[in-house]
Amino acid sequence: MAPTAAAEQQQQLPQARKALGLAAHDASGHLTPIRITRRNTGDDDVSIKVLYCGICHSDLHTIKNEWRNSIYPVVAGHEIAGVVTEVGKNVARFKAGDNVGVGCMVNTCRSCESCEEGSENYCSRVVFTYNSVDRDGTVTYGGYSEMVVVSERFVVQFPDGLPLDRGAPLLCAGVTVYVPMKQHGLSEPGKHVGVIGLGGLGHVAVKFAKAFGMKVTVISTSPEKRHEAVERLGADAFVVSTNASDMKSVMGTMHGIINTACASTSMYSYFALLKPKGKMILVGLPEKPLQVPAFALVGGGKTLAGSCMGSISDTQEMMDFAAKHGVAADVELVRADEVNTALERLAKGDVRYRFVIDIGNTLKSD
Ligand SMILES: NC(=O)C1=CN([C@@H]2O[C@H](COP(=O)(O)OP(=O)(O)OC[C@H]3O[C@@H](n4cnc5c(N)ncnc54)[C@H](OP(=O)(O)O)[C@@H]3O)[C@@H](O)[C@H]2O)C=CC1
Ligand SMILES: O=C/C=C/c1ccc(O)c(O)c1
Ligand SMILES: [Zn+2]
Ligand SMILES: [Zn+2]
Repeated sequence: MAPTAAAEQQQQLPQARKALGLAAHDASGHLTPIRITRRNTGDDDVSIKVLYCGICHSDLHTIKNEWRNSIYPVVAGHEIAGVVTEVGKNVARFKAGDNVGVGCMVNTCRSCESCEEGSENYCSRVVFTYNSVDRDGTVTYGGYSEMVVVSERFVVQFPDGLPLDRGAPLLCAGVTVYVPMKQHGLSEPGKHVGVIGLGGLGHVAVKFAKAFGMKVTVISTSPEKRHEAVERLGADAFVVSTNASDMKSVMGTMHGIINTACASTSMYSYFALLKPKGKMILVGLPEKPLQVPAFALVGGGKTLAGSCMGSISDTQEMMDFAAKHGVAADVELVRADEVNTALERLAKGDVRYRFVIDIGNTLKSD
């Protein structure tokens, strides 16, 4: 079935219920309340009352159509923490009352090589939590809404001890930085990792790196973040990317860099920070292409790699690790009616370090 318009989609779900959400209707970046339709709880489904939802920069890219793929109305949100209200008859892992999380994806083909090997985040038919066409032809709506209905296999348990508001951002930001650090040998004690961009992803990368026992240097465009990066987040060093002497002081010292920048920059000076054979892992998804001079990469035998989200088992592993090691996001909790101000502030880089919408207490119809 082809993607359907919102009104048509609502008529096509015979077993469905209404839920309140917050939607972008165009690229202005402004959200307004919307009534959306959620399917009834299927045999393999978990219905979840959303309590908290983080605001990822990908939400903003999509709300503003910066990736040129937005399907309006967009109900964003893929850092969803909530409580189970109902489960289908085949669901074994969850029951009503469980605290659970949903991240960036809600469906896959379940049969391709990536799905078979447990890398379903790289399924070519992955269905993202919002702004995606699901296998039944409906467009997905995310966690800026009262409730979600998700197939059991895309739901993770919220471990005891991890607060739901500060844990919600881990469901995207957390797993997105945790996985490449593990995969590329950047989780070994004593190694030196750089983190470009001290935002939602970046500040969690610093926390995971410290939990792994690594040396961490933040590479930032914002000198005013220096104090808190070192004193509160535990970074070992902080350099300003536009300050030549700062950059020179850490040149050739890093085994790897996790690049979380949400906007495009010249990569030349960043590659100089890597040791020979060092790895630059891109997770940021700027609207505009990156500039990568060949000499910056080839000379030192350096690697440029990308990484996208994480699998569901990666996500559960990361949540359990976070609970065990006391890793959680630093959040600014906002009311649903403050979401537009939060989006404006995120666009300016004015957030310490993740906005989380208090959906459970504040998303109400007038
Ligand atoms: N690969 C994946 O699976 C995922 C990708 N993403 C993408 O990662 C990116 C970051 O997301 P998120 O952390 O939520 O965003 P934030 O806005 O919270 O943080 C991004 C940070 O990038 C830095 N930055 C901003 N502009 C520039 C610039 N011109 N040059 C260098 N650095 C810059 C800033 O840090 P500072 O002030 O320290 O310079 C800013 O805080 C987004 O593009 C998002 O879409 C997000 C989740 C998953
Ligand atoms: O915030 C997470 C977004 C991940 C993402 C990765 C790739 C892609 O094409 C997207 O639309 C989103
Ligand atoms: Zn995200
Ligand atoms: Zn697949």
